[in-house]
Amino acid sequence: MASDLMYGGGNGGGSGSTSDKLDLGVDSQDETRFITWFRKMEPKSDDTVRLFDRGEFYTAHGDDATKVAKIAYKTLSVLKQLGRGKETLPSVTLNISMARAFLREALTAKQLKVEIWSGGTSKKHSWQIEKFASPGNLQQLEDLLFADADLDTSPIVVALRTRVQDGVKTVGAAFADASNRQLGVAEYAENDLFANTESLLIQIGAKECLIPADESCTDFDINKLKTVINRAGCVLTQCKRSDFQPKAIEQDVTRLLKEDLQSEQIPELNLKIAMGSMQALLSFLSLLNDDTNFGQYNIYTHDLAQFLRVDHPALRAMGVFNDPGQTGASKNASLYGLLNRCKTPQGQRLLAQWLKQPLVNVHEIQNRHTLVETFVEDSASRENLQNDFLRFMPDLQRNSKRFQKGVATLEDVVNAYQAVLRLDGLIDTLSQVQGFGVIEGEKLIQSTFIEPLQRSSKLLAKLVEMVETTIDLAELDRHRFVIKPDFDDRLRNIRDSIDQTIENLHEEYNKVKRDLKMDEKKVKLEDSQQHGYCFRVTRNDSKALKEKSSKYIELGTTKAGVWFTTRQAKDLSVDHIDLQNKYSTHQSGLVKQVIKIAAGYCPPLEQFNAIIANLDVIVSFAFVSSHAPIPYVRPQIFEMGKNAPMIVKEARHPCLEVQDDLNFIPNDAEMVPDESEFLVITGPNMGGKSTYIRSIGIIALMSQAGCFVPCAPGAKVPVFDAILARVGAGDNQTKGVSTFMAEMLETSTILRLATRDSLIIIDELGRGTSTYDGFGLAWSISEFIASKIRSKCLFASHFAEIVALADQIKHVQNLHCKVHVEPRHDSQALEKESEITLLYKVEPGICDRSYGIHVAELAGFPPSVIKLAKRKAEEMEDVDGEISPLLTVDAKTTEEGMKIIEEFMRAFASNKRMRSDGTEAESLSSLVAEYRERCGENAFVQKVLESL
Ligand SMILES: Nc1ncnc2c1ncn2[C@@H]1O[C@H](COP(=O)(O)OP(=O)(O)OP(=O)(O)O)[C@@H](O)[C@H]1O
Repeated sequence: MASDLMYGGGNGGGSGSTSDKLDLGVDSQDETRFITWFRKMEPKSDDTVRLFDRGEFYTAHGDDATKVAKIAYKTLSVLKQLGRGKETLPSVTLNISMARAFLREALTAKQLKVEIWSGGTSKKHSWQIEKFASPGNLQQLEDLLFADADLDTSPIVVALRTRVQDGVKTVGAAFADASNRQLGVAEYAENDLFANTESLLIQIGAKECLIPADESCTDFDINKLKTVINRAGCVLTQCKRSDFQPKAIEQDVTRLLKEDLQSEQIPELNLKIAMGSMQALLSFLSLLNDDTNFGQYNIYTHDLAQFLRVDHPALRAMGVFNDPGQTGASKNASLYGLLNRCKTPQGQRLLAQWLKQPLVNVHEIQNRHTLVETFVEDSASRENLQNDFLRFMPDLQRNSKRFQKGVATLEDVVNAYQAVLRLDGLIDTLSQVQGFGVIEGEKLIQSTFIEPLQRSSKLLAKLVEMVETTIDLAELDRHRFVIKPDFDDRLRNIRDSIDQTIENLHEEYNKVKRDLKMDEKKVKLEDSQQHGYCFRVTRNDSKALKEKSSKYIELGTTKAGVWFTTRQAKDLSVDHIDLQNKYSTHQSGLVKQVIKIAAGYCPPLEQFNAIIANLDVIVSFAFVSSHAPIPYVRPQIFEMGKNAPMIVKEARHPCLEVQDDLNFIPNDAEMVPDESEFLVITGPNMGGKSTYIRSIGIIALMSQAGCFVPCAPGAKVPVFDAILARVGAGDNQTKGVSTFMAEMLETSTILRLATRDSLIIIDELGRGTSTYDGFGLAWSISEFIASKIRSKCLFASHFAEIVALADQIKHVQNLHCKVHVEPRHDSQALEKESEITLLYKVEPGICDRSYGIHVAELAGFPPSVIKLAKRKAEEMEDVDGEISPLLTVDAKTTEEGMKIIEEFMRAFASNKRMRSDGTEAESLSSLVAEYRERCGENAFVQKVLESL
């Protein structure tokens, strides 16, 4: 009911029926008081949700109630009204487990911030913010969030500060992964498009970004920075500028670090701009307010150049991760989902990191390939490892966090112990892995896994000993974590009494069986959580109890049956509970000691955990590579800077080929320097152009992440320094100057970043604007890349005219998506109508344009696709009908025009709008006017500038 969502008064009172009313157990005056107080609360940002902690449950009110209902319950029907008459407030309640589910989804998928208010009641409005969490700062809610589930990625928050000195722009970044206790810093020169910052945000997988609230330096366009932050899917949080002033930062960082170092031994402290960001970060995360953080952190400098640079459009085009907030997508919809056959949460986190940070060092990549190959060959060991070891490994990182926070229990100690117990078996299994001819395979298994595990085993042997002498392992079967009775005389006595009580209970049980004439299958003795030790029969058999009602006391009935006891058993059960409690109280001092000793083993446990994570991802790569519809292959890779070719035969899109309803057609790609380094792919709509170019990008990324790749044996893949993409505006984008300029600007980022070692993916450039301008843009960009930058480039376009580029530049090759055309002969066919089948085969040469015009109309696609095809067809006709002036100009004019446009693009893209004489243009129009004048009669430039 929509009216139920309105505030009281809006629907004429509308408190709805009694079932729609939220009952907080207070009188109406108190309800009204709460509503009045709530409405006067400080305003908050739209992306913040306020929850009220009411002890057993939480509530949310007003607009937040709607948000919470949608996220937690996926329906608005759960909304209730608080108050009566005009003064009503839409509200929703969450029990503890729903609140947990809500918080996880709100903070991780929906990128919301949450405030938890507590300390008040509906009577007394002494509510205070008790906890606050945002996507990059989950610390205060960690216990609630992770009580029963793991998070597959770490919440990472980054603070950014900019500085311009002598015309050089520098960004200082500091970031923290509080769950892994890592601090990172980076300081780098930046261009005005914040391209390096974008790479950093992607590589570290930042979830939240802090910037100074009033960063309004004229040389830096803060809006561009905000766009980049937004594009990378980060939540933006603005902090006070003063937060970014380094105060006692050296001392603060030194206190947090694990190693006892002098400040001069920490090179990161010399990055002065980054240290300003670090100051803001530490105060945002309140790391120094919690002394359990001291001596727990590592710090490192993140070097952007160590990893493949993947820009955000490329990440999206290749579908590496699902978009934040995208729920319900199938597991295989993203590359991460497809490759994630990890058995441990630590493995899953590492996989996400590897996909964000593909390697560029050829030896490191080769090592990963060799390990994967070894596990592809030895499938038996792989299965053993997954099923007998990895599956049982707890997340020791989280475990050790609990130790560090002082909330660990004996259960955590036992968890760590049980993981360590598997260590020797794990080493044995790894020692039996067969290389089956994989050169260096066994050797690498030895150095990457076995030797480090042996070191862990040695370091952790004493932990095993300690647990075995102190913890009562026999009690684990009953899920009890207690200290061994032999450890202490008093404990021994209590334990003897417990054993005696249990023996007496069994005697009583035997009596009950005899009395009821039932065997142990029919009547059971159980230790129930609710009733303590008692008996149970099925509901059918419970008649027997009624007949002897004087002897038996019924405790309750559930689906499982009827619980009952006798006077004697009841007393024994009470004794048993008392004795257990005594045991717990008496052992508590010892428990503390055991936990304290176990906490000392956190560093080797964390090292062990890291080896497990590494093994888990490698084995997962091997599993996916072997189980793909056609097994993946190990690519031959080439060092960067060697101008090596990329040759892949029968390449597939890994996520599409596993779709049930799709018969994937593999395709070849040959990008050979000086011959075919630039591939132009034309073809009808829906013909498979995008899929083709994205598959090639994904193959390059998978290879550099260390995985095998979906193509035929013999694949040659160079190591790229970057995968950059420009993917055309969606069809629902409004056409116009802004889109055109946005395309120009984004594309100019690529032009500036790309090197000869980069892979560029361009899909439907110029789609967001009219045909003429779009084509002009597509042409100038491709010409620039092919002749100047010389990156490897895959360029898919619906502009058939673009194929002429191959006539001008010898290493540009044309490919097209093939279709099969069959004239229609049935009676309803109009003249010249034909049946078109899309073959998804990419072949050398040019596409016959006439296919493109008919394809979507004739191929029986859904109406939406037909509409799209019609629009495209009209665009094509436009080009034919009016004859684009861009095509009538001679080559020289085009060439000159290109140069001017290219210059214009650069001038425009640079924030200063520099004129050719070095002065700054006052506005875009004055810049355009200047270029118009400069180009004289050049029809190409006139046409492009006309659109502005
Ligand atoms: N190699 C292939 N094998 C099988 N099906 C394919 C193949 N390539 C593409 N398809 C199917 O065709 C659909 C459209 O492909 P794609 O988006 O790559 O076409 P396109 O030529 O880029 O289209 P448009 O020009 O309209 O953007 C895909 O979603 C997929 O279902």
